[in-house]
Formats: sequence, structure tokens, C-alpha cells
Amino acid sequence: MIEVKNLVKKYGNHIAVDHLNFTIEEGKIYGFLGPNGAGKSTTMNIMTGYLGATEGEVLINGHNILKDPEEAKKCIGYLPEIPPLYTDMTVLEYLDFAAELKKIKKKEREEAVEQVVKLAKLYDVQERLIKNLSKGYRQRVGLAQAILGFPEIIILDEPTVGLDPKQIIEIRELIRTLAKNHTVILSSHILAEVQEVCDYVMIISKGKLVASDTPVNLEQLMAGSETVEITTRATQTEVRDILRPVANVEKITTQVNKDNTTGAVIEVKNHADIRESVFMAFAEKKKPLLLLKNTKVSLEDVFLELTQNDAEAEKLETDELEAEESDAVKQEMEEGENEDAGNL
Ligand SMILES: Nc1ncnc2c1ncn2[C@@H]1O[C@H](COP(=O)(O)OP(=O)(O)OP(=O)(O)O)[C@@H](O)[C@H]1O
Repeated sequence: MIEVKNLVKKYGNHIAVDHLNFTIEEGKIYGFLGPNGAGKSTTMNIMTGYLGATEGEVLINGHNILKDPEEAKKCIGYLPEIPPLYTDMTVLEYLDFAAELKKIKKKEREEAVEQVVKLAKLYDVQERLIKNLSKGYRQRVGLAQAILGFPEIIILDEPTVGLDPKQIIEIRELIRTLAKNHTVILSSHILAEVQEVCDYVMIISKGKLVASDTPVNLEQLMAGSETVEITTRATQTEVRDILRPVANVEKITTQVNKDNTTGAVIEVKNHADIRESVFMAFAEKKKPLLLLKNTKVSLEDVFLELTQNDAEAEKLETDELEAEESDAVKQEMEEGENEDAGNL
């Protein structure tokens, strides 16, 4: 079990982790989900003792990661965002070295390394120098190192980043296999990944935990904003007049479509299914409906809504950066043109 209590990390004036509190129970796959810069890596680095916190504490099975690191670290295997690999070693040499660092007894080391080589599918490259391996294989070596000795808790920072689709599927399968006997915590900015692999999702935005629940519950949490979508030949005013008396209609947004039909999105209260009443209301007024459907809230909607400010801030930063870059390019081109002119 991991307890994260009131965790804060400041870089100068910038708060990267902002009073995080959560508990990780045994035997599940947890996902840290958040946009770039949300504070996922910083949190994982603190949880694994790679980084000190400004405030707060992390307890791993009751052991404080900073005050009692040896006991706490025994329970954890960690794959950081950039795995610290010794690239002049072969895969086997490196894993043997990692096993030694993890204090796996000499007579058990060979078997322990063999097991992770098999699980991470490294057999074909085990004698190769790490520097000659592809990014995907290096990631697997990092993962093999993390699971070496089969610690209770396995923490993986963006485990599938840079992998091709086939490798991603393999790594996800491996994570599921590990979760049968371990607690796995992984971070990702890819929603589909977290949704597919994790039992529990923690959404982090600007260093804060903005939601944490199962993927299904998170979707249901947002179900208050369930909507029904319609298309009709009625005008926008007629649509509003017809829908106003219908029970459980919260809000109506209309628009005129390119083909002159009217589209409307109806926000529904009380999780009601209003499709029948909507159908009858339009039928009574002899206004045919061309489309009528429930629009389910997806985890993607939840994620976007909860991290919207981050995305906006990032867009602003990107826009500023692009503006600076394009100014720099313009300047370079002008300088280039001047040089060319000089050369002629
Ligand atoms: N060593 C550092 N010095 C200063 N600021 C840092 C440092 N490390 C991280 N940050 C800042 O802290 C914030 C959180 O970064 P962090 O790497 O934890 O985010 P993340 O969610 O893991 O993002 P990504 O998915 O891009 O790795 C960011 O704004 C980042 O710029």
C-alpha cells in the first residue's frame, strides 16, 4: 500500500505538485493521466525516492521513502521516463548488475534475470550491447530492470512511449500479466491507454488531483451532462417551443445545418431517457425528426473538461513559442538572403 500525504514540489516559484493526497491499494492497475507538464513524472520520482518533496510524505507499506529508503525501495520496481541504462553493457550484463544493486542473492540472480528476459521478450537480444538496441528494445530492458526480483509495487512512467503499435500491445499485455500478482502504477498522457489497461484512473492537472475513480465511474460522474442530439426540419424557434414543455430538459443549443435542417443538442437532467417524449412532442406538431440519439459522455470528455485549463495554457505557450520560432526563422532567412546577396 502507498500513502501519498499532502505532497508538494516546488521548482523555484513554480508548483509542479500541488498538495496531492491519495492511497494506492494492493493488486490493481492505477493510471496517472494528465497532459504534458501536469506533474506525473515529478510525483513518480518523489514516490520512488529519486526526488525529495518540498512538503508532505510518501509511505510505502508504512516506510517513509526518504527516512527509511532501503525498506521502502525494496517494495518498488521503477521504470523512469528515461531509463538509466548502461549502454556499453550487454542486456544480460546490465540486468545482472541491476540484480546485484537490488541485492538479489548471487545464487538466485541468474534465475531472476532469466525470468525477466523471458517476460520482457529479450531473449533474442540478450547478448547484444544496449547501445545497439532499438528504442523499443531499450524500453523493454528498462521494464525488465523494473520487474527484476518481482517487487510488490511496479511503477512505470510512460511505459509505451516511443514504441510501435505491436510493441505497445505486447507491453500492455505484460502489464496485465504483472497485475495478477503486483500493484502496477503507470503514467500516460494517452487516454485510450489508461482506459484500456487501468482499473483506477487518477487525473492530474497542474499538479493537482482533479479526479480519481474507475474509468466507468468517471464517465458516470459526468453523466449529469448527458445529452440527446436531434436533427429536424423544424426551425430553431419551433424546436425550442416544442422542447420547452418536455420534462427533464435542462438546456437546448440549436444550429442551422448546411442542408437547412436544424440540429439541436439537448442537455438532460436526472439521468432521464427523454427520447420517447422528444419523439412524441415533435410528432404532435407534425415536425419529422431526421435523427434522434443519446450522446454518451466518454472518458475523453471527462479528461478534456477536467484538464481544459492545462490545454489552453499549453496552447498559449505553444502559440508564443511558434511565434518566436517563426520570427527566428524569418530573421534567419533574411540573414541568409543578405549573405546570398553578398556572395553574388
Ligand atoms: N527539474 C525541473 N526544474 C524546473 N521545472 C521542472 C523540473 N522538472 C519538471 N519541471 C516542471 O514541473 C512541471 C511538471 O513536470 P513533470 O515532468 O512532472 O510533468 P509530466 O506530467 O510528467 O509531463 P510529461 O508527460 O511532459 O513528462 C512542468 O511544468 C515542468 O516544466
